[in-house]
Amino acid sequence: MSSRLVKIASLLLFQDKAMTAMTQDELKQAVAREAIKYVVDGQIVGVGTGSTANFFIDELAKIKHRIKGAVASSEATAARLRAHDIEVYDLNQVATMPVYIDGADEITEQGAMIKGGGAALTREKIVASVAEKFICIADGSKLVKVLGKFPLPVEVIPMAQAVVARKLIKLGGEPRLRFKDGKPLITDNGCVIIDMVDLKITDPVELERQINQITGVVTVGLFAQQGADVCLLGTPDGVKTLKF
Ligand SMILES: O=C(CO)[C@H](O)[C@H](O)COP(=O)(O)O
Repeated sequence: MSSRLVKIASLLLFQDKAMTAMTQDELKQAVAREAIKYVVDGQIVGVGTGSTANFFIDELAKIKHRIKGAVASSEATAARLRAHDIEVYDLNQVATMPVYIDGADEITEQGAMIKGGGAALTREKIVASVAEKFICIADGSKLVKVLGKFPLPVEVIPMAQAVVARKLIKLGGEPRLRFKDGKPLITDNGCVIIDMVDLKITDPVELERQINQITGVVTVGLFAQQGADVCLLGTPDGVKTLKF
C-alpha cells in the first residue's frame, strides 16, 4: 500500500474510533438526562461515581435549586458536586433518601450488577443501602446475560491482601491486585482492590454472600442481594427503562 493510502486508512480508523467513543458518551448523557425524572424535589439525592454519574451530576446542576442536596459515593463525586455548588451531605446526617443514581460495569436482565470499576464500590454500596431506590444508568454495552466478563472488584484491608487472594482462588477466577500509576491503587477508604478475572457468575447472590464472609474483605462489587430497582439503558433507539 502506498504511504498516502496508509495515511488515509489510519485517518479513517481514527475517525471511526472517535465516532464510537462519541456515541457511547451520547448514550451516557441521554440516560443521565432521563434520570433527572427520578430526582424528588426538596430531597437529598444519592450520587454514584464514574463517567455516567459525572454526566448525571452535570444534569443535576441544572436543577440544583429544586433539591436539598446530595450524598456522594466518592471524594471525586463530592468534588464535582461542590464545583457545581450542590451541597454535599455527610451520610451520617441522612436517615433516608428517595433515590441513589449510579452507573454499572455490568448489569443483568434481573438487575444484578458488577460495580467498582472506578474503585468506589464500598461507598457506593453504603449510600445505595440508605436509598429507597437504586436507579442504574448505563449505556447498552453494560447489559449482559451472565456477569463476570468485567473483572469483579473486591475491596480488601491491605494487610489481608494475600490471605484474601488465596481464598478467592478457591471460589474460581484469578485475583489480580489493581494498580494505578505503577503502584497499588489505594481507595478513598485506604484499602486495596483485588480484581477477579475469568469468572462466570451464574449465582450472583450466592457468590456475593461467600465473598462477604471472607475476613479481610471490606466489600465485593457484586450488587445482587440489593440490585438495581430500575435501569435506564441507553440504546441507539432511545433510552429503555427496565424495572426489576
Ligand atoms: O462502579 C463504578 C465506580 O466505582 C461505576 O459506576 C462503574 O465503573 C461504571 O462507570 P462508567 O459510568 O464510567 O462506565
